Amino acid sequence: MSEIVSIPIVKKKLAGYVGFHNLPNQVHRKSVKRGFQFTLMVVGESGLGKSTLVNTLFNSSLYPNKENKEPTHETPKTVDIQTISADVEENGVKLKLTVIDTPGFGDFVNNEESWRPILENIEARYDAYLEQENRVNRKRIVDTRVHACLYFISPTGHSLKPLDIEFMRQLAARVNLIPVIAKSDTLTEDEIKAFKVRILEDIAYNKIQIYQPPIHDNDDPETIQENRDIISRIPFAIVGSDKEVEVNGKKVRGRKYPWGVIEVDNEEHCDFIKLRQMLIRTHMEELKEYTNEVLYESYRMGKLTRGGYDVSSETSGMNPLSKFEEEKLAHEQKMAKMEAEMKAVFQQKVAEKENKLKQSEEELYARHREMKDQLEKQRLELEEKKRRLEAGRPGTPEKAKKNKGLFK
Ligand SMILES: Nc1nc2c(ncn2[C@@H]2O[C@H](COP(=O)(O)OP(=O)(O)OP(=O)(O)O)[C@@H](O)[C@H]2O)c(=O)[nH]1
Repeated sequence: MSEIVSIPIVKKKLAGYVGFHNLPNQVHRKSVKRGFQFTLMVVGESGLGKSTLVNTLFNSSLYPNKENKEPTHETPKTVDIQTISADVEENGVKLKLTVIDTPGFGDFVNNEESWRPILENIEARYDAYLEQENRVNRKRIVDTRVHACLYFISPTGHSLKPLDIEFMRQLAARVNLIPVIAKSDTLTEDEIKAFKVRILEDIAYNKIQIYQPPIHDNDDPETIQENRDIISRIPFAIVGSDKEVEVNGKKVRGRKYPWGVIEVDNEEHCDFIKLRQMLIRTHMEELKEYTNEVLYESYRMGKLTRGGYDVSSETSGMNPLSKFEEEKLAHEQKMAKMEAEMKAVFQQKVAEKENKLKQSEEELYARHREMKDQLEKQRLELEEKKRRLEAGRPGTPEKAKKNKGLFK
């Protein structure tokens, strides 16, 4: 057996170039080559500008242009979850973007459980990941987990609706929740300020965990300031538009009103830039990491300690070992029951066969007796015949002798 030798760690200064300082870059280059991947979910009532914002964020028509579509609330829509995937590229960096759209909720007469299909969709993606992790071959795990969820708040200017609170409460433990005030161009600057305060109060009061860039003391001051700026804008008041309008002879993305133009890419006009900065430029990897290390991990742990069962099921809280013992016992009982049933059927069949054999035997005996009787009858008849012949013809004694031997 080989002995374990402890080798002291020596700290050395390198005399010349070795090259491993490039390791972070290597990882980076590998990722650049492989491309990045991000899954974004948009949740909110129908017509709040979800598709328009996704188009605006990624500066491409991921959705067919819906700009001319006016929101209608006449026909109630079902929660129909759509997934759109696109490969986008910027300066040679590839991003596989998946957007999950959840149109139409809030349109029902009874909206009580309309968050459920959305939560189930998020959890099904965790389940798919968990299933791949448990496979023997885990080389190519496809990550379809939701990394961020933009929650669109209707620009009422009042406070969160009970349905918003319920939705956010349900989703917050499973996904990085990013609240946004939709169509903020329909509110004045003061209205937005007051609305933001009330929304944050509602979120705090209902203990809803929303995503915020973390502030680490050891980050450089610039990053800390950037993150503070982003946090101060939450919930982001956004304006979406994939149309260009003219401002002072220059084409900009925005929305035109008789009193002026609201520019999408102008920090003075809305928080779109800050949202995009957080989501794409600075915190995409952080959002993915948090999804993997905190949200998914907590889902996974919960699932394993519950033995893969639903929280609401009777077996919840049971540890996997006792669950296994219980299943083993149930299986053994089932086998014993099957064995007893088979034994009973076998015995019944044997009894039937025995009965049949007994019957056949009796029949054979009866036939045997009948044949014996018949033969006896024939013998008696022949004896009688012989006696009569002998009595009627007193012939030669030799002949009589012969005949006597024949019918003995
Ligand atoms: N005023 C204003 N209108 C917007 C904004 N964003 C989108 N719209 C308009 O709102 C309407 C609905 O936008 P969509 O992007 O289709 O909304 P949606 O939430 O995806 O709608 P569903 O797919 O039905 O759920 C369109 O007419 C858009 O032009 C915005 O920021 N401000």
